[in-house]
Amino acid sequence: MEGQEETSAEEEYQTPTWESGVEQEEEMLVCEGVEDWNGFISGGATAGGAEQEEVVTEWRPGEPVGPQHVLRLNSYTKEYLCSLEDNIYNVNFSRFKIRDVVSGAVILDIKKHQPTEIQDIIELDTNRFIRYHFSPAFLTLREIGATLEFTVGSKALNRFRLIERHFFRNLLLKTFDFEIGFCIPHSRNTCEHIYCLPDLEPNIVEEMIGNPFETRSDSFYFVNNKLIMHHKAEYSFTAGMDPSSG
Ligand SMILES: CCCCCCCCCCCCCC(=O)O
Repeated sequence: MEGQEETSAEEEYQTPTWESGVEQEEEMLVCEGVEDWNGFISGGATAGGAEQEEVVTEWRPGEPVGPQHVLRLNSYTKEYLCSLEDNIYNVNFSRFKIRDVVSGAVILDIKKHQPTEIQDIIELDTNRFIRYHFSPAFLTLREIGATLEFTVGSKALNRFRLIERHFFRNLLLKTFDFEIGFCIPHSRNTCEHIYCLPDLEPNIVEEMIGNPFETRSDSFYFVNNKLIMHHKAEYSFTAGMDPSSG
C-alpha cells in the first residue's frame, strides 16, 4: 500500500483514462531492466543466452517479428507489428502504476475492471494505444518504477520479455529490455520494472516539452522470442503548465 504523501503527489499529474477497478494485492517481483543507449542490449543481457541462440537475419513483411528486429528499428513504428490475435496466451493487463523511485511518490495508477476468475477464453484487448500527460518535472526524475499486473490464460509463458523503445521524433532516447521470464498458466502476476531515465540535453528536454506527443514509445512483448503484443504510447510533458505560455 502506498503512503499518504504518495496520494497527494499523484494529483500533480494527469492520469490517462482507463476504467478504475478493484485493487489486487499480489506478491511483487522487481525486475531490473537491462538497458543500453542506441538500441542495443549488452552482451549476455538476457538470462539463458537467448541472444546467442538467435540467428539474426533481415526481416521481411509477414515474417514473425523477433527481438533482434525491434532492437534495430531506428524510429517509432507507423504500424503495429502484430495483430491482436497474436496474443494466443491471453495475456491481459489489469493494472499499471508508475512511481518515482527516489521519493516513492506515485505518479499514476490505472486499473482495469477484471473478473475475479482468470478467464480461459481469449479476450481481445483492443487498448493498445495510450497517451500519457506528464508534467515537465517528470523529465527531471532519475528512476521510475513501473508496476505491471497481468493475468495469463491456459498456456504457460516461456521467456516472457518486454522491449520498449522510446523516441523523440526520430531520436532514440532509450531502449529498455526487461526479461519477465516464466509465468504459469492461469496466474495473476505483478512485476516492477525499474527505468533509469536518460540524461537528456537541455535543448532536447525543451523540445520535448514544447512538442506534446512527439515523444513516443513502442512496447514489444515476446514469448519465446515471438512477438505476441505491440503497444504504443505518446507522451506530453505539459500537464499543469499555463496553456497561454505556449
Ligand atoms: C524521457 C525518456 C522516456 C523515458 C520514459 C520512461 C517511463 C515510461 C514508463 C511508461 C511506459 C509505458 C509504455 C506503454 O504504456 O506502452
